Amino acid sequence: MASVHEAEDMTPSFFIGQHESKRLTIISPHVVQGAHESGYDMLTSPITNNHFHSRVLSLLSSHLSNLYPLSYDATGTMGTAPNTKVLEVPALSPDDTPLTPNDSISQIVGVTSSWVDLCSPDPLIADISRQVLLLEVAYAAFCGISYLVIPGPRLHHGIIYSEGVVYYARAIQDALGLGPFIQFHVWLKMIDNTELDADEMGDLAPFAREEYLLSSDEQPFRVDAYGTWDAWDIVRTVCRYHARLFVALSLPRHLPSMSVQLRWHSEPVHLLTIDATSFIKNQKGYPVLSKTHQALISRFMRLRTAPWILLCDADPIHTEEDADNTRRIDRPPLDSSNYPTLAQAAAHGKRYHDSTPHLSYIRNLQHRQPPRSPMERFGIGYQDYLQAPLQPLTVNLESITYEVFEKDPIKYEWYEQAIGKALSDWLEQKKPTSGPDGRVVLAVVGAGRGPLVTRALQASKATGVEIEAWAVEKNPNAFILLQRHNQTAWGGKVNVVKSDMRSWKGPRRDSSSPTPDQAPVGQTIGIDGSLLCAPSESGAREECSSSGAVDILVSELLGSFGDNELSPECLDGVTHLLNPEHGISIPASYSAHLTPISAPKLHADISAQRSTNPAAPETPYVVMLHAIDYLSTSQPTVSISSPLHISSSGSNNGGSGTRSLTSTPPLTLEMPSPIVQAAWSFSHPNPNIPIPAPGESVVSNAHNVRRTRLTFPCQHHGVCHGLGGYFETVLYRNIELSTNPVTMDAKSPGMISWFPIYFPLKSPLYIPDDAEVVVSMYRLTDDRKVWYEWMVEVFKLERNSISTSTGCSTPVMSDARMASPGADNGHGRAKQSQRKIFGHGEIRRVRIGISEVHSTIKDGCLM
Ligand SMILES: C[S@@+](CC[C@H](N)C(=O)[O-])C[C@H]1O[C@@H](n2cnc3c(N)ncnc32)[C@H](O)[C@@H]1O
Repeated sequence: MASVHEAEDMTPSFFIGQHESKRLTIISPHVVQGAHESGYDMLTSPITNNHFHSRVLSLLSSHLSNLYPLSYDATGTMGTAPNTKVLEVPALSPDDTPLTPNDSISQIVGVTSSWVDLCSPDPLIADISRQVLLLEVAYAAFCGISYLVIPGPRLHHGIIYSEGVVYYARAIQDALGLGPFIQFHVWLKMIDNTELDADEMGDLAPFAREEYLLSSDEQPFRVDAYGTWDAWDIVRTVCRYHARLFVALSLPRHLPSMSVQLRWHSEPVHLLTIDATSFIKNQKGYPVLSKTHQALISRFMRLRTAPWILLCDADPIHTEEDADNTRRIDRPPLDSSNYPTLAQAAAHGKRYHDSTPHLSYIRNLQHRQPPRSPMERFGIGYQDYLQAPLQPLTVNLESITYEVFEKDPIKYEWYEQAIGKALSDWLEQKKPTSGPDGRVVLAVVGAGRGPLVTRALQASKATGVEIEAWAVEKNPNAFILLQRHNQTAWGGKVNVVKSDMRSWKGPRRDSSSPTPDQAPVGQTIGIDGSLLCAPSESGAREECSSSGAVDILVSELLGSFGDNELSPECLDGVTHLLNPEHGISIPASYSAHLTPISAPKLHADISAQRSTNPAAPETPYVVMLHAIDYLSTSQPTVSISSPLHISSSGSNNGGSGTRSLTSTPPLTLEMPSPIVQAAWSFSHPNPNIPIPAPGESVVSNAHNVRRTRLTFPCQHHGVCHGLGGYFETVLYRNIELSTNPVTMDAKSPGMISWFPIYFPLKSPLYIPDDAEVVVSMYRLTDDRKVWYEWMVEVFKLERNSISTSTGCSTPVMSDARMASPGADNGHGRAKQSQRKIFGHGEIRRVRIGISEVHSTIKDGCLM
């Protein structure tokens, strides 16, 4: 975590490189030094040069002139020998490459040749391209290059579209094996737009033989907003989400829709490339980026692994001769020991006029990035970092874990308000108390280190309603601290009990025992075992004649999915102590919420763990979801005021979205809002707790079983890697906490205690356009433990002829139910759209994918 602390207070720093598509300069250490002096952090270099290119072209032409005409063989296939007679590209010669291993190699990003066509329908061209790529990768690996950029697959060959991407993917898979220390970046445009593609002189693609191309009068022109993402999806799927495979994303002059931008935001983009042509000129004639570009860069720079920026064909760097002159005048010869660090090189600054205005602009943008918000500082290092959920019931928490909870600026404040309101209501409604002296009896169960006890005392003071305070905690170590707080901070006013709340007898009413006011300050009156109820022989809970009732029961036993730390089971065990007529539980209720997400990075991390931990893909993880894309969204309606705002508010409360992180100038961006639905809920006190049957030692927990089946409309195609899980809780009346991205900013903005939970899928599921994702989820129990099961189905929705076109901006819905019965999921808008679409005609639902049933039964939470 060292790097986390270092980075904590900084604004995001940009690592900027320079790329020239027709670079002729050999990138020597002096050229790299010149680039540093200009303010660049790295440079690209081609792996091979024009000499090599010409050699391959002449080889190809002579090979093609010697080939037999193509013919179909006996089985009707084409493209097998002798039609694809092998052409072997000979090994590189010294004249073929500008690269030499040297001290500056670590500052160089290698770029493989863009003139190849790995996707060519002509097997000869595809094979030569593959050989060229692998020769280049092998030599780059030999030279010690750590970062390679590989131009993305060519998607169009006349009217053939995207057919060869699998060949491209297969070649990348081979390349990953050849360069085991290289990070590979597939260089992709944000969208597929044939208008922006042009053949360059010497490209291999036009050499594809006509026999392999389909002739047609059709116009091949097309714009596909997700076309390049689709290609990426194929590549990374074939390469099994390889940990060294990344995206280099080229930003066009006009950015695509926010949905497309957010899709790329969820992918492992490690390079953002910006061509000089993507800049516009400001009034003074300086190159600048549009506001939407600025916003996109800001969002990316907030990622855990912020991408580097590559300025392409923008500002030239010093040439070799310039650098030589510099060396002759005032520089010692360079070797690895006196090579400047990046910081030194950058600090040296520029001596002349601004010869790098694009770079200066990006540096300026860097300095204008707002500092990290408290929320960001807290979350730094945790973004997309998988953690096993806590099990505070079976494992005793460490003090440091409590300390992290206690840093939350909202949770305790809201609890204090809820307790204050409950106390005021008690007074106002003149309800009888359970305290023998008329005080309201308030117990914090699961008190931890006592922050809620402190808040309860403050609420009592603020409202003037006196309380008899009890703190019950089963963690023996936290109990020590509770006793100390009672001595030092609470003036001995609190009755501190070390007990599992489920076996606590309740406030002691034995006249012979001291009341807290009689006890010496700091004395703990509830520590002895006599206060614990043991089940009687009959199995029924023993009557605790010396115990009183509790008026207000305060607890915080919630996990990231609400009930996953067994709050229902724990509170069931203490509910019998609650004042039967007027008793209040804070929280009064909580609900679990879900949405399907695309989370390629999490999928890759979990897949990597699979060999050592087979249970990894069936474990729900606590994770600060960041590089994810919501697959089910309501379409843009919301104007937001921050470029870092990742998701926006839902319809039901008017709140803003999940990650409102900065205070940069207002921008009107249209953000899709995730559709997050309630799976189930629990209320306390629960009137349905069964009475143990005579002679039964185990009380049935069947009333805490839950089951749901939720339908999520998905407008755009994508890949579902798992489910994002959240909770909402009503503490008291209108005081609520929420981690649901749709409601969190309205209900408890800035709350940091809980990250979402992630339920992974073992195998990702492809979702087509206009589809429905149906999630079935269970909370199950065998009366000893609780576990979850989940599965996902994908349906393609097909309209009949009388349906409207697909151009609508509202997700299509079948007649499938959106929410489990009784769950107020707050998605009236989505339901409305369902009805609206239905008015237009029949929709046929075709199941096209189904996941396994995932289960945590082996690692269930012990009750
Ligand atoms: C999430 S922590 C909350 C601690 C504290 N109330 C706070 O808000 O900072 C939950 C606490 O409940 C305690 N706990 C969980 N189950 C319990 C049980 N059945 N009986 C007593 N304490 C329990 C845990 O040891 C832990 O201290």
